[in-house]
Amino acid sequence: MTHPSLSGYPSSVLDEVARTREVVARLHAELPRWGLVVWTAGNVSQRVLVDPAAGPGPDDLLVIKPSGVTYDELTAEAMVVCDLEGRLVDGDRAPSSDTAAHAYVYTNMPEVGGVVHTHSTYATAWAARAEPVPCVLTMMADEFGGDIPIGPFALIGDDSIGRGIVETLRDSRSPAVLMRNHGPFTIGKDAKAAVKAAVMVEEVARTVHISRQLGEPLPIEQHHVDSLYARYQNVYGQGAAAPVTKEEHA
Ligand SMILES: O=C(CO)[C@@H](O)[C@@H](O)COP(=O)(O)O
Repeated sequence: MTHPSLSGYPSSVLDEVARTREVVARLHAELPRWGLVVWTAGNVSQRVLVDPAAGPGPDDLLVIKPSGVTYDELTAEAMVVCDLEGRLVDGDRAPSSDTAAHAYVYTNMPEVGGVVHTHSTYATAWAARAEPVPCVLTMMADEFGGDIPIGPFALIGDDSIGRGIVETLRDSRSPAVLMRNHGPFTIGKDAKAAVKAAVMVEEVARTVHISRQLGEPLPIEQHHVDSLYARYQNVYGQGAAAPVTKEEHA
């Protein structure tokens, strides 16, 4: 069997791989920055479209970190490229031990462009108890559209974790799943969106845990969850119409 390599890809794909290496290396630095990992735990990947005109497909590539390498060594050059079978295509070190999981998500959820895994403390504590984080905060309705779900227990080394992520998130609004006894995996349209979801899942897991120390948090009615989610996903931030200026009032 020939070993896959980047030779033979058009220069446009090679350029996109180089750009994606820069992006994924920079986003790995966000995991220790936000206190989401210790030592070499965690990983970030992003899909590379091989045929942008055709959209996501099984021939796409992914860029991810090499396994077991400390965050201070994760430069763009250190990032490795794999195909969606999880095979190394370019790079001088073995890919992340979660590559098969990331690849399975990209294969089965074409809308996903980025995947992140962390062991962030509070989200992982909820995963250890296999209890979904209840949607008791408006920011949870905004970001997750409801509770943060629990995925099945799955051993690393094949696509079991990936299957658990897909079966849990495929019909969920949540971009995060707490894999039982393991920790959070998040998805997004790109790696930056998946990193944001990883930051937010840890924040709300901590807040809800603290709230529970004080008593039972109050639920949010589903129709409010739905309207909050719709607003945040479609209007929040600079996506809203430009503010009316004084001159326009005149
Ligand atoms: O949780 C796991 C595997 O699922 C960790 O080993 C993972 O966070 C880090 O592994 P890699 O260094 O990416 O191979």
